[in-house]
Amino acid sequence: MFQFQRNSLKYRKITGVKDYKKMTFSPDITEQLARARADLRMGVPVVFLGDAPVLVIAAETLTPQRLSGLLALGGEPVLAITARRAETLKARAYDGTLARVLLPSDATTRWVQGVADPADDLRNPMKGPMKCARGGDATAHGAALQLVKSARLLPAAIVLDLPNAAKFAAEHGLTTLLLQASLPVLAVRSPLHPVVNARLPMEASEAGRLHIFRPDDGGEEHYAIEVGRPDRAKPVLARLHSACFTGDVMGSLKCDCGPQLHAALAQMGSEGHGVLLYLNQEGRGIGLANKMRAYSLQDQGFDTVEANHRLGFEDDERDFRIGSDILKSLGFSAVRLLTNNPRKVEMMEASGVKVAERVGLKVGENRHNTAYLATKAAKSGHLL
Ligand SMILES: Nc1nc2c(ncn2[C@@H]2O[C@H](COP(=O)(O)OP(=O)(O)OP(=O)(O)O)[C@@H](O)[C@H]2O)c(=O)[nH]1
Ligand SMILES: [Zn+2]
Repeated sequence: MFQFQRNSLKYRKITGVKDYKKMTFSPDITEQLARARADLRMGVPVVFLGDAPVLVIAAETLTPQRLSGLLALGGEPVLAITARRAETLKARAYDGTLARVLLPSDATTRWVQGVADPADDLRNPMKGPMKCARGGDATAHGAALQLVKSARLLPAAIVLDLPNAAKFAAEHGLTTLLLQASLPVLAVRSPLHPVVNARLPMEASEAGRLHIFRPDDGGEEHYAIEVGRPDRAKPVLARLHSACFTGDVMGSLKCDCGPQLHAALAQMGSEGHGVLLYLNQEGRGIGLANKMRAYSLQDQGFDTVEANHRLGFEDDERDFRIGSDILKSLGFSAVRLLTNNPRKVEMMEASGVKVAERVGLKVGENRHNTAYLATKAAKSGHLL
């Protein structure tokens, strides 16, 4: 029960409200964007308001009903895809990092999903020729792509200019977002807050403690497993481990994640202290569904990097600064980093955590992952 004086320091501290008279129950732009992600995942359109308002629908979750409704609105809907996906489709990315493919007037969900999803590229290579929009402002299209990506969907979204967007959104109960307010929020990572920590005796060390960190933007929580009580004044043995459900939990032989996770914990256990960050960046930041799409492409003969590109992603969509934020919040400023990935070292240093030493972590090679590890060395700069 709230017993604090309204506007008292304690009340404001607990609620985060700066001035209760200005307090509002309405969601702020970060919260609205989180709602928009949930809407897009379910196939519900969202609206960007601004000088040139648009309606946005994720390609992956598009239904035939919504597509025919959208085509009935008239105008010139486009399918925004990343330049990576456009490269495979031989579509022209006039806007630098993205292309705006014009939707044919008789477009079907199959057509839209065929452009967005490379699953059938080999069976059905001629998807074009595709006409792409040129000129005009593609800011909303870029924001739409960022939004569907952060919703862990395929990076493709239908965007339609909608002059009467505010009225349309109100009539249909759609989430509206101010484009100019959304851009800076989409461009930064949300701050992480410690939620709780508790003792966790583990096989690798009985002196374990699990810390939970939660972002403000409704995104994934991340974890830190502290082993022993590391001296904050010295570089701590640390591992930034990205979630791999298949490797960590199922013992998949397609990668080296499971053995790396267990070897890192074992080393921390034997040294008596360390910190393992378990970052929920499944599939190098594209989510498990998209990683499985990438696996399916790998079964068609593409390597791990090519598969990501064909899907429209960069090779690695992770932001390791999440790791440095957590380390700093736990009081660490220097690490002995267990990794073979020089990008992790660079990103740590760039975000203010000193890497006193890189400690190699080579375990778990087998006949199923030799080619995968070789590709990471050849194309992503991993050290052998
Ligand atoms: N997209 C994609 N992700 C993959 C694939 N195989 C493994 N992953 C993901 O790659 C990540 C592996 O992360 P890490 O082991 O932390 O990182 P790393 O870049 O290999 O670097 P180090 O292990 O520290 O040397 C996990 O998120 C896995 O889910 C793949 O074929 N495609
Ligand atoms: Zn893995």
